Amino acid sequence: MDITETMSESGKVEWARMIAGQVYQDTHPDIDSARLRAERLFTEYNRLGYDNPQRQGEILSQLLGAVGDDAVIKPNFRCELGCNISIGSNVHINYDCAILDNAPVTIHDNVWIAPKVGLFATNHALDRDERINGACQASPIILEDGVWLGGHVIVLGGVTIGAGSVIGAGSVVTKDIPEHVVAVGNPARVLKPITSDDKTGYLERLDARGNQA
Ligand SMILES: CC(=O)SCCNC(=O)CCNC(=O)[C@H](O)C(C)(C)COP(=O)(O)OP(=O)(O)OC[C@H]1O[C@@H](n2cnc3c(N)ncnc32)[C@H](O)[C@@H]1OP(=O)(O)O
Repeated sequence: MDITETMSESGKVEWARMIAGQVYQDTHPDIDSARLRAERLFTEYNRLGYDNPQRQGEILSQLLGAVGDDAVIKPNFRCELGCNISIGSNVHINYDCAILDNAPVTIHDNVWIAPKVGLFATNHALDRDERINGACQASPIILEDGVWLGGHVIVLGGVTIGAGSVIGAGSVVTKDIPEHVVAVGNPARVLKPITSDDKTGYLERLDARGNQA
């Protein structure tokens, strides 16, 4: 679905500027309507709790730009617009995640997100007068395959976290993180690479019992 189809000409311009990473009017009525659409959908999603997976799946398909069949998103989940979020398969998003997707937010396969994580793609303007009149600017966020974000992590716009990397609880990620490292802190800095020494023998143990529960 193209969410801009029913927008006014000025709404289409502001939406295009938002997606292109230019300063845009976040308070434009058409962007407000898109926000309200998302709020209605995620409010219903969260209210369903765990009792109606079929309806939850329908809502996620309507709300998000793309979502893998087996993605698990626990309530409460909230987002700005929804349609700019793409979620792969075997993705687990734990309680109370908030995604401000004023730019594309791409969550690749096998990403795990702990409780109370924020992915914030957009900034309000620094200038007070521009800010209180709705000026914003957004940049994409990319979580590559197999990333794990610990609890209370915040990822800012413009950041790519490389495949397999782990971000420690409470970190604020302001710049790109390479593949296969542990990064922690505010601002997040690389703590160490993840190597074969980090293997614990877990998979061999499951294999030995035929991978059965
Ligand atoms: C879907 C779900 O995810 S639900 C599960 C939710 N779980 C979490 O959120 C837990 C997240 N885990 C962490 O933050 C862990 O600390 C990890 C994975 C980042 C690192 O674990 P380890 O490799 O065992 O690191 P270790 O405990 O040895 O710490 C190494 C150093 O980093 C520091 N450190 C570890 N984690 C953090 C952190 N989150 N923030 C700041 N510093 C940290 C330690 O204090 C230590 O510093 P020191 O060398 O000065 O003493």
